[in-house]
Amino acid sequence: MNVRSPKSTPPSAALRKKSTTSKSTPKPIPKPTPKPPPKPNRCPCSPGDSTMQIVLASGNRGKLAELQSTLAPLGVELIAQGTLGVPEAEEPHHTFLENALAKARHASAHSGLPAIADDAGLCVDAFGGQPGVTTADYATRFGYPKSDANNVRALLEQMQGVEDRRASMVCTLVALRSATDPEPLVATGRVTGLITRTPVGDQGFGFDPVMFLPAFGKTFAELPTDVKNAHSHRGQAARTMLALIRERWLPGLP
Ligand SMILES: O=P(O)(O)OP(=O)(O)OP(=O)(O)OC[C@H]1O[C@@H](n2cnc3c(O)ncnc32)[C@H](O)[C@@H]1O
Ligand SMILES: [Mg+2]
Repeated sequence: MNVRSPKSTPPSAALRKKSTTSKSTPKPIPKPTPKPPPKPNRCPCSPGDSTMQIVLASGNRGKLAELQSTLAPLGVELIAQGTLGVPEAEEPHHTFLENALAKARHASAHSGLPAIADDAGLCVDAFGGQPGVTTADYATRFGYPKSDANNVRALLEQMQGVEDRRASMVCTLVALRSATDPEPLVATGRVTGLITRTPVGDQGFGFDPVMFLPAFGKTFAELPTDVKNAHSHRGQAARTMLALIRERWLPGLP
């Protein structure tokens, strides 16, 4: 292409040449294409996307089912971390809050999405609140492989002869917009019951078959999921979290 330097072609000459060309071959002026209206942005965490995605920082299917059900009214897409290839996080801390924060950060860092994590556990009065944050590995302390059934078996063995059967299930939820979010949303729930002497019921997961709720005269494992959710530690925390997310992350939406 022959490009003339500005020095050799004065601006006036260039303009004249251009106007001559346009007279001989008139070109239609293209109409500007109207831009589509911007999609409503439901969350500052996912600009331009109308459905907010949140990674659920848990590998526990029972928790996922309960949280997905209770948080459904948010209208966000909750994606289990496993489906995004996020590996399990370390849970090295002494409190549910710190472990939930660690899990949420880990999932958000790996996925690039906002995250919700759940750290839960059983706190037995006669054991000074143990096993607490180590509940998931309880069975392994006594030489059993890690599983829900072995956790229940170990607990019942350790509580043989213990008359004070009071215990609480606790749940701490943490939500982060990003791995470095300086303002995590935190919600907790707690329910108190009595540890049975044998497992009863086949619903739920974890310690549900031995968590007896005097108000119902049943264990959690005898209650349908919606009834458990309406009264459980996780259900309480999830409803509080739902309100927090609406207020802080989705302001102005119904
Ligand atoms: O850490 P993630 O991946 O979320 O899954 P996890 O099963 O390891 O969960 P936690 O670390 O919070 O450990 C909680 C333990 O308490 C049990 N648990 C949690 N919620 C429960 C519930 O609603 N009913 C009965 N047991 C529960 C659960 O089975 C675990 O053994
Ligand atoms: Mg865990």
